[in-house]
Amino acid sequence: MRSLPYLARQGQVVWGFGRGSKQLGIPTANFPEQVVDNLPADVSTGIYYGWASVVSGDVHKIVSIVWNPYYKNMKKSMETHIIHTFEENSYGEILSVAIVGWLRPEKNFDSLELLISAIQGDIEEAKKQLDVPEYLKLKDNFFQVPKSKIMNNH
Ligand SMILES: Cc1cc2nc3c(=O)[nH]c(=O)nc-3n(C[C@H](O)[C@H](O)[C@H](O)COP(=O)(O)O)c2cc1C
Ligand SMILES: Nc1ncnc2c1ncn2[C@@H]1O[C@H](COP(=O)(O)OP(=O)(O)O)[C@@H](O)[C@H]1O
Ligand SMILES: [Mg+2]
Repeated sequence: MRSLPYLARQGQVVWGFGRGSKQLGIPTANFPEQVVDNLPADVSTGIYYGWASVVSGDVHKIVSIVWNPYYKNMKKSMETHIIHTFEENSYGEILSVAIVGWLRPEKNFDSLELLISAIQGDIEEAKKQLDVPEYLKLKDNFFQVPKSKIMNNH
């Protein structure tokens, strides 16, 4: 995917079906339609990993799913699980997500247990992939180092 890494900025966290935390024990911050509509065309459905920051808070590793949640619905949606434990919900807050790499296509699972273990596998894989120097540098480029400093380093 030529457009990766892609930084999806200014996504205000919206309410989804409320299943992420209740049924799976894995909450996902759901993005509003405008953010999903602005995704580059070559970001197809599937599971991705990357970095995210809520407002100007700390930067965390993430796994994201881009998918078509309804049968025959061509519209994409995007949800992000932040690999961090938060004290409070972030509904209404601005979440910036840098999508860095692709993990797998989305699949149908025969049970909730199989889905949960697949997502846990995604989380472990994302943690590992993001530890390479190239991706650690992206984290700084997107979220932490002032633009002027990045320019001076080049
Ligand atoms: C990293 C990740 C991968 C996922 N992969 C799949 C998948 O392959 N198939 C699937 O049916 N659901 C998958 N899910 C679960 C759902 O897309 C979604 O998170 C869940 O239904 C919660 O939705 P909600 O935010 O509307 O409550 C995945 C979720 C995450 C966080
Ligand atoms: N680690 C986390 N990653 C993503 N969202 C989190 C996390 N911890 C708490 N949350 C909160 O949980 C909400 C999502 O929970 P979820 O059960 O998926 O509900 P919904 O279906 O409304 O998206 C997010 O909007 C956010 O406010
Ligand atoms: Mg959610």
